[in-house]
Amino acid sequence: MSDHKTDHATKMTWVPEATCGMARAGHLHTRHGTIPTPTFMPVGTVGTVKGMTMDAVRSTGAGIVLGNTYHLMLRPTADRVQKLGGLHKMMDWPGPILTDSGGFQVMSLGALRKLDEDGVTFRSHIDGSKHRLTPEISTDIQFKLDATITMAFDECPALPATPEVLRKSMEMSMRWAARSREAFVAREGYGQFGIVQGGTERDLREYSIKALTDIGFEGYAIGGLAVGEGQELMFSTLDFTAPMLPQDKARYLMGVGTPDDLLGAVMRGVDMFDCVMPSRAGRTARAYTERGTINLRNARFADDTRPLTPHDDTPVAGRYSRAYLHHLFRANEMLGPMLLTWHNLAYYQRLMRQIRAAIVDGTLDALAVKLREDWAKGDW
Ligand SMILES: CCNc1nc2cc3[nH]c(NC)nc3cc2c(=O)[nH]1
Repeated sequence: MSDHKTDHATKMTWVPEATCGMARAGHLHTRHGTIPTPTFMPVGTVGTVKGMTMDAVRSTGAGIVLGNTYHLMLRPTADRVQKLGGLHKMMDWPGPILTDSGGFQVMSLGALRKLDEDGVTFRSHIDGSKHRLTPEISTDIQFKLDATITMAFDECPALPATPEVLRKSMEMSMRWAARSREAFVAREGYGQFGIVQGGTERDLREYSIKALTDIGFEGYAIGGLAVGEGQELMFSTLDFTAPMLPQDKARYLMGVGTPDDLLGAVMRGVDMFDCVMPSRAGRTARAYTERGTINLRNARFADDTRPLTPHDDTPVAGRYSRAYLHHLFRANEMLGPMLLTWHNLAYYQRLMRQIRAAIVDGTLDALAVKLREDWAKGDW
């Protein structure tokens, strides 16, 4: 095993196909298949996209899903997932899977945690048991999960934070990135992404990118954003961060976002996204449509015989009325959250396909105007 570091470099590659302004369309080639980018990754927190069978996820056009190390290490544990053949086999998803490295969720979920140079000690939010995550432990857990894309172990500082706090946190994350890379087992078609930190500070982001590209990763994530800074500051940070990343590697903006966030971030050079919004909204009766979002629990839908959207190519809109969905939620039937999660994920995938097609034919600016106009119009 000791020579795994000298193995031929992993052959996970991102290949550009077209650009339109700063936006890029390309393909991510992995051990578990090739996916078109820009791409939106449904979040499969504990080895399931909540309320969805993987056939339903596949039907939306999703190419890659995300799993959470923090949750899976607590339950069912990485060893059990490994015994079950890894996440692909366990959840019947042969396509690429990206797993996060756990740090972010520990900071936002785990009770009582102690952070030190070596890593973080925390108690499980499930049963209070004590656990430890370090760059090495996180990377090993993701290996056991058989993640196609392994994320470096980092710290995401809460905003607002002073430049000094951001610098110290980023520098520690860069030391952790080197340890994560050292612990990564290179395999054909597998990859590991470094995570750029530095808050909204240009000099810190530049330092972080240099540190990560000196180490060398198969892709680069932009961390430390979508933590309450607001869209304007997120976009202004992307304006100078994305162009400093390698042109020939995939760029992944973590935890983003609304349809408007996705559009704006793609136009600033981002290729990959993950966000709980469409699935979480689906569980709370909130539907995403071309005219913005609507809440199906609202009484105004009780007799609304129309479909969710006129585009009945989603698995739901073409079959069920708003009145039926309203009824399901009022009756607290499990089919309500299932259908609306399905619809929302299908809407996000269709949006990404529309954006990608516009990059390829050079009409992204016109599409952006049309999308924003429609989102602002409000429900039909
Ligand atoms: C892979 C784990 N590391 C890691 N995850 C993140 C997840 C996020 N999710 C959001 N908004 C919902 N911002 C994020 C930042 C990070 C970040 O800076 N690092």
